[in-house]
Formats: sequence, C-alpha cells, structure tokens
Amino acid sequence: MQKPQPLNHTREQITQLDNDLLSLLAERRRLSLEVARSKEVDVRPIRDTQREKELLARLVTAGREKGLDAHYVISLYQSIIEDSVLNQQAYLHGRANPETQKQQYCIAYLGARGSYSYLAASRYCQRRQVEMLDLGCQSFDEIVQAVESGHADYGFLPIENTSSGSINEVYDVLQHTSLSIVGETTIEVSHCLLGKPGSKLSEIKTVYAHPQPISQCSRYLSQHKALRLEYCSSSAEAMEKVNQSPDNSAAAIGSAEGGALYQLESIESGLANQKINQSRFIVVARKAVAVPEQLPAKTTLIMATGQKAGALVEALLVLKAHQLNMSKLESRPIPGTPWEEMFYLDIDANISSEEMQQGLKQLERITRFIKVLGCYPCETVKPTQLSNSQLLIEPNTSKAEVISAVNPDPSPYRFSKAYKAQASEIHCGPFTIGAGHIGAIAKVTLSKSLLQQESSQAALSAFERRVKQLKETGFQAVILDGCQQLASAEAIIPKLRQTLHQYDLLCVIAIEQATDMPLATEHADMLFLTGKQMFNQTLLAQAGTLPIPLFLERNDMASYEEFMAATETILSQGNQQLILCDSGIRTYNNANLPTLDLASLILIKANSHLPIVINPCYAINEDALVLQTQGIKQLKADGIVLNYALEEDTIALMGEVVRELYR
Ligand SMILES: O=C(O)C(=O)C[C@]1(C(=O)O)C=C[C@@H](O)C=C1
Repeated sequence: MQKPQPLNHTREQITQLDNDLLSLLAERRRLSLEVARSKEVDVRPIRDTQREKELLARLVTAGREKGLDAHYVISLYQSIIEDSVLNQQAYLHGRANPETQKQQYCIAYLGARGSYSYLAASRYCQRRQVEMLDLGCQSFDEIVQAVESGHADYGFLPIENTSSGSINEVYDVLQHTSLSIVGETTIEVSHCLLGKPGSKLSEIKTVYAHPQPISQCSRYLSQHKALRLEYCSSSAEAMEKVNQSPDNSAAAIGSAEGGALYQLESIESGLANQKINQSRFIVVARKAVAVPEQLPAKTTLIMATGQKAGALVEALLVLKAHQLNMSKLESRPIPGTPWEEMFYLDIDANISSEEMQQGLKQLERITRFIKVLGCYPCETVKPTQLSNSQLLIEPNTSKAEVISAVNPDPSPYRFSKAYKAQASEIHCGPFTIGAGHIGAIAKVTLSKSLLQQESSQAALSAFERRVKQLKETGFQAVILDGCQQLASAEAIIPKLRQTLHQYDLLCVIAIEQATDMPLATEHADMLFLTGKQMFNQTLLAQAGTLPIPLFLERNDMASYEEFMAATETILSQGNQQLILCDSGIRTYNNANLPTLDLASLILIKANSHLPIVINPCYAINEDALVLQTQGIKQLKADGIVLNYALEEDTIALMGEVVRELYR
C-alpha cells in the first residue's frame, strides 16, 4: 500500500476546499438574489418547483458519476434551495415595505442571549442583513408591551413546537394586543446537555431547563432518573446558572450555539424525543405589512362564532367555498365568558387576494367577532422531492390502463368507494402511498446475529450498511420484524429507528401479538399488523384509535369479505390511515406456499379507496419475482413489500424488482 500523504497536508487541502465551497455558496446566494430582482420586475412567483426538480435530477446524475449518492446530493441541495427561497422572500418583502428597511432592528424576545427565541431572532435579522439590538424579556406580556410602547421594533413569540404542540399563553396574549403579525420563522430545536468545559455525564447531578425543553426531552430524562430537575424561566437562565455553578455537577438543556455564549460545551446531543423538533415563532410589530403577490402568504385571524350548533362548521364552509386552505385551527377560552371559545385560524392566502377579501366579508356576517391578526410571508419551504422513478431510472410514460370497476359495490362500508370516491393517499413524513403514489417497502427479519450481539457496535454497523443499500435500492420504508424477540428491545429499537431515519427511511414495526403494541406504538412511524392478528378484534379496534398509519396484512386463511371486515373495524375507530397488504392465501396449488390472490387485488382496487401493497415473496420462488411484479403493477397495486433477510445478500434481485415496479 502506498504511504498516505502527511495528515497535516491533507487537512490543509480540506480546509482550502471548504473555503472554496463557502465562496461558491456565497456566490450562489448572490445569483439567487439577482433572480429575485428579475422576478420582482416580471412579477413571477419565487418558487418554481419544476425548475427545482430539473435541477435536482441533473445534480443526482452528475453526483452519481462522481461517486456521490443521490440521498446525499438531494439533502444537501434541499437546504441550499430552502436558503435561496427564504433569501428571495426576505428581499422582496423588504422591497414591498420600504419603511421596514433599517440598519438595526430592536427585538424583544423571551429570556436572554442564547435562548431559542434569541437564536430565532438573530437568524431573522441575519437573513435581512440587519444588525440586531436585543431586548431580553421575562414574559410574553413584557415582549408585547415592549413593542406596543415603541421600545422594540419587533417581538418574537414562540407559537408552536413540533413535539410539544401549541403554546397556549401566546394565543391568549394575541387576543388583547393591537400589534400585527408581520412574519414567522421556524428554527430547528436541537437540545443538548450543556456543561462546563470538560464535565462528564457521570458528574452531573442537577439539570436546569425551561419546562418546554423538559417536556420535549422527557424520554431522555426518564432514562436518567438520577438527574435532579430544576425549572427555569428560559433556556438562557438555565445556561447562566450552569456558567455560575462552582463545580461540574450542573448542566443545562439548550442549543450548542446558545451554550457557546455561556462557555458551555455539549456533553450529549439529540436529547429530544422526536427526531424532527422545530419551533415556529411569530414576529409582531406595531404596523401591518404588505406581502407581494409572488410570495406564499399566510393570514392569521381570530374569531368568535355564534353559540348555535354548527356555527364553526358554517364558518369553515365559507373558507371552503372560497377555496381558502386553513393550515391551523386552535381554540382558546374567552376570559370571563365560560364555555365560549375564540378560534385562531391560519389561512394560506394573501389578505389582499380576492378570495380572502370575499371570504372575510362573508365571515363578518356570520361571526360575533372577527379580527385579522396579520398577513405575512409563509416561511415553510416544503422540500421538492424526486419521484423514485426519477431517482432510479428514466421515467416511462407507457402505463397500463386502469382496470376500472370490475364489480362496482355500492355498499356504504367505510373502506368502499361508495363511502369515499377518491383514492386515499396516506402520508407519513416523506412517504406517500396511494392515489398514484407507489411505495416500495422492505420487510427485514432481524437476524440472529443482531439478536445475539444487539449491543455491539459491529452489529449496528452491519445493520446500517444494509439500510444504506435498501435506501439506494429505492425502498422508502422498512418493516422491522422480530423486534420483540430482542432481549433489550427498549434499548435497541430506538437505535435501529435512528439509523433508518438517517437514511430517510420510515420505521415500521410488525405486530405479531397484542403484547407488542406498547413498544411498537412508542417507537414506530407506522405499524404493520401481521396476518396472524387479522381476526383479533380487540387489537384491530385498539389500532383504530392510534394516530399513526397502519398496514393490515391479510390472514392467509381469510376471504376477501373477512379482510374487508377487518379494515372496517379499524376505520370505524377513527384511524383512516390504513394500507392493506396481501401476502397470499392458502389454496390447493401448494400446501406449503401461499398463492397470490390477484382476483382479490382486482376486487379491492375496484371497490375500495384504500391503498394496497402486495408481498409476493411467500408465494413464489425468486425467479418469478420480477414477472409477478409486472402483473401486480398492471393490476394497479399501490406498492410492494419485499422480504429481505439481513444476512442474505438478495439486494441485487430486490433492486431489479423495485426498478420493475417504477418502470
Ligand atoms: O431559478 C429560479 O427561479 C430561482 O429562483 C433559483 C432557485 C435556486 O436556488 O436554484 C430558487 C428557487 C426556485 O424555486 C428555483 C430555483
């Protein structure tokens, strides 16, 4: 083997390359602003998702030639594009509101430097290239007063968090203020355990934190019961306490960025229960702003409907009639009037649009009170995704004709088309299945080796290698089968899930018996009720009450009617996020192997709006897999489940089958 070049030398090269990358990114930002200027003149929308798709597809191909995998290239460019879109929005918004163009903004926020509110406010100012004068406050009321009295230009109020939900006190404060909402901003809340430099987890006795991070990290804290919790009024106060503590026994929960302001270091990171933990802040000011029509806008309003039955429904129907999409609805009690509620609505529309103006007029006629809190640019940039076919192969438009109504069934069952004509589309994170979206799901039986050395890093690394392969093969979700046999499932399942999420794969946990439910519901993104459980009414009803999507596998002895009856038990309990899975039934063909019941597939596609995926792996030998997939696809199944043994290298065949599915 050739001797490697000296480490220092290689590091210098990497440093140089990183500098070049930064210069290129800065230049790209400059060009993106140039595009915004053209769009200002031509009055074109900022977002052009067609252009983004073309750009991503080209980059994926170019990246592949350079040995960079698609997953890496896409996630990198999704954040570059997000930055580009938000900068263009900030630019155009500033141009439409010249009075807001200042050198400095004085911003009132909760806590002190280093709190999440402080980080959100600094991000907001950076994007507008404005210097920030910060005014830390002790309460939401104080923030509002600071802006109302003119001491601050803007106030930052946290309105919701993806793990702990809406922040009710902020909604209450908004009922009484004369301020307008002029912006929103979302930040990634990445909780770390912060200690004095050099301190170790084993030394920590007390953890200081604001109640919100404590609730968002409840799982981590329950695993470290010896830690004593001290509640603080903000994350900044918590960090200050640790900074002032005489020894290494104190830690705070906060961001690494904020901790650095208090000379604290991260002892552990990724403490939040949810992988995606974001907080959305609203920005309030004394004067409302105009949102140029090229920008996606949101209008927030509060209203009190009449007390008669159906008053809220009537108000919502007004929105529907004017094609106004409501992205959020909250209710809060009206102080002094028990049993009466004030409703907060976020509507994806510009206040100056015709639909919104008409809708508001009509709402005024049927509500007791209505007030627009503000119209502002929507800062949620939904990442553009490439379809799997774009990721893997050239798109092919020669799709077979839909097999339509073979046996139109007018039954009013919830699974039927008579009940819901439109095909159901099930969403879970980046995964969508049904209504034309095809899914490829791998079913992984956790191997003996993993069971035996579950804590060993080697077993997890082997798992990660396989997961990477599955992602590259085109799978979108992985069913973990056999989790319950793991000796310390509680410890290992979160790690397996984390690995899957790292590759944007959903974690689906198979339910073999009723006792598997608690563990699975805690850790899975979706559940897979195995065929064995299809007749277990109690379990089906329980699954029907869960808020997460489910797969229901057909029992290999179940008739079409029994399969559908099982879906009805689930749907009647409320959970409408149901995907069917048929893995074959027993017939006289072969006593040991099930047979794929393609006649039922035709019936289900004709009669039901629910998506259905097929697992052909039990029914046939491997040689026929590709052929079967062609058949399944022709019959309009919504996807495929493929069994994948972790220790066996069947990945090449899987790749062929998945490509066939998307062809
Ligand atoms: O090409 C454009 O129209 C741009 O605004 C640039 C850009 C990009 O950053 O690449 C940003 C936003 C659009 O949605 C598409 C692409």
